[in-house]
Amino acid sequence: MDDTDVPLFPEAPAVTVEQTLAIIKPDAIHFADEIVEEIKSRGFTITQKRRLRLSPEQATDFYAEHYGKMFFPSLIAFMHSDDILVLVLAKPGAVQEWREMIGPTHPNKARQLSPESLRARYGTDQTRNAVHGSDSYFGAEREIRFMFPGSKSSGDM
Ligand SMILES: Nc1ncnc2c1ncn2[C@@H]1O[C@H](COP(=O)(O)OP(=O)(O)OP(=O)(O)O)[C@@H](O)[C@H]1O
Repeated sequence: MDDTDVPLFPEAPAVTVEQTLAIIKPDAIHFADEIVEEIKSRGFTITQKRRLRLSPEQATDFYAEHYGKMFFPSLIAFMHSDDILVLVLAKPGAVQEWREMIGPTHPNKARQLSPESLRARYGTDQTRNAVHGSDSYFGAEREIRFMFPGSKSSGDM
């Protein structure tokens, strides 16, 4: 090892930028601008952004893990009912921090446990809950590739 191999800041921890997928759902699409501002104010970088209306087939594929559940037909109808805004958010710990920012699935529970969360403030009921967030690092990779085919994942960054 010669001098050129010595790291300049050997004590600095490795900070890994992580990506997660956020969706502003049809019931909150009219609040998209203010939600995006809040996301930026929390230090997330928005690396990709896309507004679209999901077809029933796309919504079915995206929520395939819930296929067969009682609420599945109303979930698909809801996700197809208007435009959604899809965002890739990047920062260290993005998956967990975005999940904390959106709050529990049911807005009533969110209003009890996490009144500042987005679902507490913008959600209506268990289906119309305003926002989505990937639930894991690998879930985020899958969902980002679904919404942005051909895009780079955190592992590629
Ligand atoms: N019991 C239910 N009744 C009605 N809709 C539901 C129910 N459970 C979940 N949903 C709908 O299906 C979506 C996916 O459910 P999931 O259990 O994955 O919740 P989540 O991970 O908090 O939400 P999301 O995946 O949208 O971030 C929920 O966000 C909600 O819109």
